[in-house]
Amino acid sequence: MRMLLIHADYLEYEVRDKALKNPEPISDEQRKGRLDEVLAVFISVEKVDEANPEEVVGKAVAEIEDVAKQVKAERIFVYPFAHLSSELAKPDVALEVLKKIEEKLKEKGYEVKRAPFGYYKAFKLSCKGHPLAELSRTIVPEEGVSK
Ligand SMILES: Nc1ncnc2c1ncn2[C@@H]1O[C@H](CO)[C@@H](NC(=O)[C@@H](N)CO)[C@H]1O
Repeated sequence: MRMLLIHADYLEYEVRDKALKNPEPISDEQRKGRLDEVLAVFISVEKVDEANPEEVVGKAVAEIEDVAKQVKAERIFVYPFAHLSSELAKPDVALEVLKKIEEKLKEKGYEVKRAPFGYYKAFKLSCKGHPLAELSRTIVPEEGVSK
């Protein structure tokens, strides 16, 4: 899994066209979204993650929480982003992983939004520009560790 983490004044998106034949079903309300004072996390779920999705969810949540604490962000935007890797996981696995990350971050008390999966989206992002405002993380399941 590849993550790009941007500490931002805001992130807003608007759904445009389908980018998959069967994108995630969404309500009219989900066609637009915005969070202010947010840690935006752009995530590419990778093929290697299919070996142990639960493990990479746990590691991703730990990394995201670590950065959120460092930048003192209480809001997190989980953003599916297929452009950080050339070895993408299948969409059904990727969506489940992203939903689990959203769920676990909410359980930890963060205000979380997740951008819709399987669409082209217009977005605006205002990066804060401080030294920890732009970070990336790579997460892989342990080699050969049986579940
Ligand atoms: N392995 C994966 N990891 C993360 N996102 C993934 C994915 N496989 C499919 N998607 C979603 O489907 C759209 C088309 O690839 C993706 N759309 C995007 O990445 C938008 N920024 C438009 O390009 C994304 O919503």
